[in-house]
Amino acid sequence: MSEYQEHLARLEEKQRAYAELAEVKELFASRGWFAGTSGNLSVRVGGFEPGDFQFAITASGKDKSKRTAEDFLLVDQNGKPSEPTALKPSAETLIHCEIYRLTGAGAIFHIHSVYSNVISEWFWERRSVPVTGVELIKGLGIWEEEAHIEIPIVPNYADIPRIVPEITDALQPRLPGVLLRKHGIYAWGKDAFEAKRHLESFEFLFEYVYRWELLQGSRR
Ligand SMILES: CSCCC(=O)C(=O)COP(=O)(O)O
Ligand SMILES: [Zn+2]
Repeated sequence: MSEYQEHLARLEEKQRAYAELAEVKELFASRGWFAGTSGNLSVRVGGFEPGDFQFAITASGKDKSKRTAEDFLLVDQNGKPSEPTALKPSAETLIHCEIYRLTGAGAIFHIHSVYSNVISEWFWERRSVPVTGVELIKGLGIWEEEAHIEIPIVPNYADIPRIVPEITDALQPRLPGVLLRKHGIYAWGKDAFEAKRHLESFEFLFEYVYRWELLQGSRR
């Protein structure tokens, strides 16, 4: 492949990643999952060798319900912009870097929802949200009969680099997500389709657990 052809291929891949992110961003915004500029999304671009990839990520602090020409940028595996830009990558880019490093995911989506926030606090002392036998556990790729999962919860700090080692310690190989206490959910997958399915499944399970806990409480 000539240098020019390589340049065109890279450009095409970047455009594909931006288009995928734009579609998911619009859909999640329509569900109210990006309140107050919260949330961030990324998709891996390029080489799948460890240490040889970039990812497209949402720019920090944007109104994610709006589509503009400045919504995304490319960063390297250390979270630094890989092209000249005035845009700042998400304040939580280092969390994406760590999840890519640990899991080899192709896409990572993060939202703030009321259910994920409330549930993370309700189960904080346990450091995980237990769920058993709910059909949508299959949406996470776990197909056992009466499967039991414990969705990990990590502490939330204003200093993002402090959160990173908490995620390193808490990640479970078979569970494509982690909850940040009173903050939101990170979910990932091999591509944008799978990351979206995982995020939606987690969100369903949080709502289920929230409602179930309320019902149980009203019985006592
Ligand atoms: C206003 S929400 C606080 C920051 C946050 O948690 C978030 O998800 C959005 O930050 P970003 O820099 O990605 O816009
Ligand atoms: Zn956040």
